[in-house]
Amino acid sequence: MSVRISPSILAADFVNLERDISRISNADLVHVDIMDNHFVSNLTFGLQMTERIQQVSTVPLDVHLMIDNPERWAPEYADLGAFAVTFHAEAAVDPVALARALRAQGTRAGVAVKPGTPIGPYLELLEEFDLVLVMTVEPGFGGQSFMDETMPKLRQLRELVDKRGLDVWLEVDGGIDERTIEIAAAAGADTFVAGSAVYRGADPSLRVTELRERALAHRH
Ligand SMILES: O=C(CO)[C@H](O)[C@H](O)COP(=O)(O)O
Repeated sequence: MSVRISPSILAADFVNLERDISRISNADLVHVDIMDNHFVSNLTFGLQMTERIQQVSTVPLDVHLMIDNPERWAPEYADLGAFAVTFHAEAAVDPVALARALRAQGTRAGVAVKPGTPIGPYLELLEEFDLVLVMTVEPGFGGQSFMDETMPKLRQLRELVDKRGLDVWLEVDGGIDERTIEIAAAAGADTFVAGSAVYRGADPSLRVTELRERALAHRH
C-alpha cells in the first residue's frame, strides 16, 4: 500500500502562498481548506484563490470543502482542475449523487466525516467514493490535538476497503505529526494531511519526507 502526504496550506503564510507551496514540491498532494464561516466558524478563501493555487502548484490539489451547500460549489472546484474534491457528509443533501457528479467531471470524489459522525451509513456505499476523510479533530482550525477515538472508524474502513479490493483512499486530517501519523497509519490510513507539522519548521520539504517515512514504516 502506498502512502500520500498532503500538507495543509492552512498553516502556510497566506501572503506568501506560492513560495510556501513550492516548499512542499515533494509532497503527493497539497491540501486546500475551504471554510465558509458557517459550516465551520473559521473563514479561509474560495474559488478565486484556489484557481490561482491550481495555476502555480506543481502538486495536485486536494480540496477539502468545509462549507454548507457543497452541491453548489464542489463542481466548480472540480471544474478548475482540482485532483480531489472532498465535501462533508454532514453538509451534503445526497452525498452519493454529489460524488457521482464529481466523478463524471473526472475528479476524485471524497466524503469527509467529523469526529462525532458515524461511518456506518457509508460502509455499504464505499464504491461510490474515491476517498473517505476521517477528521481527527473538529474541523475549523489547525494546531489542534489528534483524537485517538476516531481510529476505530479507520480500522473499519480499512478492513472493508481491503476485503472488497477497492481503490478508496483513506485520509486523516488534524493533529497529524511524527507521532500520531504512526497511529493513523497502523489503523489503516494511507493519505495524511498535516499543516502545523509541515510548516512549523524551517524546512517543510524535509518534514514531508520524514512524515512519509514514518507512515511507510507503520502502514497497515
Ligand atoms: O482541516 C483542517 C482543520 O479543519 C486542517 O487541514 C487541519 O487541521 C490541519 O492542521 P494541523 O495539521 O495543524 O492540525
